[in-house]
Amino acid sequence: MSCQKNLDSLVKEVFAINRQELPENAYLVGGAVRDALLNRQKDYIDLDFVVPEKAIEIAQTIAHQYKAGFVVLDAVRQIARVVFPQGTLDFAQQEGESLEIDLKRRDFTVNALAYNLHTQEIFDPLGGLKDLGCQSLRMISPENLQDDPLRLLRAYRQAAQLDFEIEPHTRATIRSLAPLLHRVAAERVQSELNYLLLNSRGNKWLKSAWEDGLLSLWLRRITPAKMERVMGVEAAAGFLESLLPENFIFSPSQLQLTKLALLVSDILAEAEKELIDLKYSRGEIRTVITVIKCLPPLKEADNLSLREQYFIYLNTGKVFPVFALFALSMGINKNIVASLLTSYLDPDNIIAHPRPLLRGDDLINHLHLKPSPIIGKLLTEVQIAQIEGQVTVFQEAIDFAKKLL
Ligand SMILES: Nc1ccn([C@@H]2O[C@H](COP(=O)(O)OP(=O)(O)OP(=O)(O)O)[C@@H](O)[C@H]2O)c(=O)n1
Ligand SMILES: [Mg+2]
Repeated sequence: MSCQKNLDSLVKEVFAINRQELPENAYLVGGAVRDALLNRQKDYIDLDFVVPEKAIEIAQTIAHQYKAGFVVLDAVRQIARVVFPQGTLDFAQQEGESLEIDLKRRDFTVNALAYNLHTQEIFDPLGGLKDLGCQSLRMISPENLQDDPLRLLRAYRQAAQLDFEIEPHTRATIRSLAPLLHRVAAERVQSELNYLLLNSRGNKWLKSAWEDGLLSLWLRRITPAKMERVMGVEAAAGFLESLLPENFIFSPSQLQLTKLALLVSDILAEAEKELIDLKYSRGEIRTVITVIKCLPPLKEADNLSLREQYFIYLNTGKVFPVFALFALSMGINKNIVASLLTSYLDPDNIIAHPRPLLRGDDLINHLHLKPSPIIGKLLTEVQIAQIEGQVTVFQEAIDFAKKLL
């Protein structure tokens, strides 16, 4: 069976570990077994082993023997990690009296399969193989979902990742337990949510997770219209990419931040709070808030003056591509957005990438000014005059500033 071959080769070829080094009662469990059966391949591999005892010792011995890294993840529950460049091996002491009890405490049946490398047998006490065949995520029990409510959201992430369906009774249970997700540490929620935002495959499941009440605990102001805009982000990105001369492609994180900007509250202070509560980084929060703040001038104008364009580039800075995608998703005229983005991507474009004729010190020295906020205002006006073609050399810029004074 190809699954056995896949699993044996992960251990033998990917990690170059001789299976004799593993105790006879060690079982490979979780995602690796599921993925091997599905013939799914990953760049970075995490193998989870369950052993009846001495998990930390076993991990330490293997780490020592293969000169790999070693970390104790949980001394009480006896979980340790061996770190190789190509992936990690986790060894955990089985939870409960037997492997079967351990598997019964997990989230979904397809994640509760175990494989023994010595006997090359798959242990399937919960019907995981059948569900795998039907591409179905079935909970092991409602209690297990309650025990770790992150599992409620994991269902949608894994459905997206595996292209599975969530079995109807499981889905109904998740809906009824949805409020429990609030108990889960925000970092864990964010990491599941990010998968749904980063991949176009996540869209459908992001929407389902919202419909089933899992997102409104964190992003309280999502509306059907907002969700529809999110569903259109990849198409909007594709449209802009097709117009641009260079090989410009939006990165997954630019798509993710655009989607977040589309989903958060319209009230800025609330939007910021939602992102802080979800533990997004300062940089991510700044990007989202900036693009939302910069939208109003685009909404009002059919044609942007050079001055307005200058301020858009100034205020958005490096996050301009996210702003462009956000603006297009918010229904701003596609010609305006495309033309702004084209200019942004041209390093010689003087509006998007101005080359100042003057610095503050020039104004101070030539016009005998004292440092004050007026300097900044003068520099801005001189810059705009340069963009409009009113001044082109240093002396003209000085004279222009002098007139303004
Ligand atoms: N909240 C969780 C997290 C994990 N697990 C169990 O621990 C295994 C390993 O967890 P993890 O590596 O997080 O997920 P995988 O299923 O392996 O999926 P992937 O690594 O591809 O994300 C899962 O298969 C599942 O059996 C669980 O029951 N509940
Ligand atoms: Mg895993």
